[in-house]
Amino acid sequence: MDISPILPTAVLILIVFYFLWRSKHSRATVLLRLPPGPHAWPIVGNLFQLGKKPHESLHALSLQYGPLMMLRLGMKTTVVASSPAMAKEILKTHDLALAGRSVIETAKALSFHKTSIIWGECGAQWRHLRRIAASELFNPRRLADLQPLRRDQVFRTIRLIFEERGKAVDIGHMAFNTSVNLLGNMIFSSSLFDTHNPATVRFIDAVWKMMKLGGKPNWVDYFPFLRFLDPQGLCRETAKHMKGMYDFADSCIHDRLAARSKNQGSNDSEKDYLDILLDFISEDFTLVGVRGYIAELFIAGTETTTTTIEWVMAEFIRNPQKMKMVRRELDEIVGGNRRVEESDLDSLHYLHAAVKEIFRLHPTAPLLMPHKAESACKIGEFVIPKGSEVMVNVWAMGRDPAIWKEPLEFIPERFLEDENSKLEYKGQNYQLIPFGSGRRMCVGLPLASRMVHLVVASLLHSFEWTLPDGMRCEEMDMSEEFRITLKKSKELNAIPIPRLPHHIY
Ligand code: HEM
Repeated sequence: MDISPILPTAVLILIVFYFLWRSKHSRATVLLRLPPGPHAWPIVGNLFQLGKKPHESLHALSLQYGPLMMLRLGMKTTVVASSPAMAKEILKTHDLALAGRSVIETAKALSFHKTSIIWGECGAQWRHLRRIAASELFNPRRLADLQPLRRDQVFRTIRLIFEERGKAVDIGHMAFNTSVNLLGNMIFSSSLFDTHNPATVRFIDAVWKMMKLGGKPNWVDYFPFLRFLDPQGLCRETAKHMKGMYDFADSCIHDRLAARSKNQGSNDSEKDYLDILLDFISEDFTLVGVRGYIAELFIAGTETTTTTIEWVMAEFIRNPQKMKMVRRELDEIVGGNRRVEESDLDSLHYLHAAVKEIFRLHPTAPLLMPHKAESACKIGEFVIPKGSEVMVNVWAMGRDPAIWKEPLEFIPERFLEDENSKLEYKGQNYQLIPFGSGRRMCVGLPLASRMVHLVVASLLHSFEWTLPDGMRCEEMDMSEEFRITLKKSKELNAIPIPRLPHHIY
């Protein structure tokens, strides 16, 4: 048999197959292109490039590597988005794939993560817990029912400040106490949340210490094999304070259950959050779930609102012209003979613009909460690998000169003019997403927004604020500290001078 034509044909077929395979393979490689990023060092990867202010370092890196970049932080692969377009890809287009969470080690203290909304996987339990928050705790009707309670607590703060008038107030600390009291009273009602009770004081102290611990970078998160050593002791410390919170919650739950077994129960509009949560008790949502839920509300809701209030006050004190504007509005709408009520808030347009400006300039969670890719997905030409941590640098977006004029200045007016007047922070406008967007968006937004506006309006309406020791406003230190939230690194102390008739206080 003459084989000579077979051999060349076979070789030809092999060559064709090879090129077909190669073209398919190289297409796959193109498909699998990872986002660009800085060179990662062995073992530590890019950890040391994060520095003390990761939001700033990541912003600087994004100017070099683009709005979607990848880093290696110890053993973690992290993808960072730094533009509204990329934020939209992550939080809307690929919302489902990227809505996971990689649980940090301190959140595992006393199994907190197992009953948590923040750390929960996007499964049935997480949906159930979120639904309780959205439809029972933070719905407009419930928030309206609890409005007198918030008013009393805010007014209590104003009275305390009035009694100490002339002395410098640590605004951050005062805002923290106010936020804890507001939440504490909505959850437990004032009968249980008594700040003269040593147990309540211990509880508040535990919340405060948890917040301080939460912001510390933990080596175990980057090198999970160190878990059993807990080299910085952060997990042990967190567990100690978490236990303090749980003990308090447990005793409140116990007392309430006892009271409920005697009474017929309160009518719906009189219920506090504890009552509502107890109404949901089931096989899947036990008393352990309720106490975890309570701890979570404090963890998620106090430091965030506190930080925002402190920044709004700091920017107003530093900008007397803007302070005049907001005062003019308060005097017009509220006047000088009564306190601010929540019903006034809708008419305080300048104040709303100022709070938006703070969310832009000093977002409380500059990188949101890290998400996790539950499955791989493709953004543009890049692939986000399954299991990566995904962050959105909202701080960088808020200071991008391509989006905002004079981005480093505090100019509330920008939200009253032109196109920007339509911008909201409720997750639709990706250049302003301090609460995130999509299925993982902050579930406490309706309450947070009321708390921040009410507290700030009351502080500005009730007092003039001057700086201690003759400090001039331009000398104020406005630097930031990256903790669990983006705090003002130097606390804001200011002296209150009453501006209303004294009988109003
Ligand atoms: C100014 C105040 C607040 C800000 C700026 C804020 C911001 C945020 C952000 C950025 C997230 C993560 C979004 C994401 O992962 O993409 C979040 C989640 C969350 N926030 Fe807030 N928050 C505030 C107040 C509150 C309050 C008052 C509560 C409740 C009392 C609350 C409860 C939660 C919860 C439960 C989550 C987890 C949602 C989930 O993972 O499904 N937040 N918040």
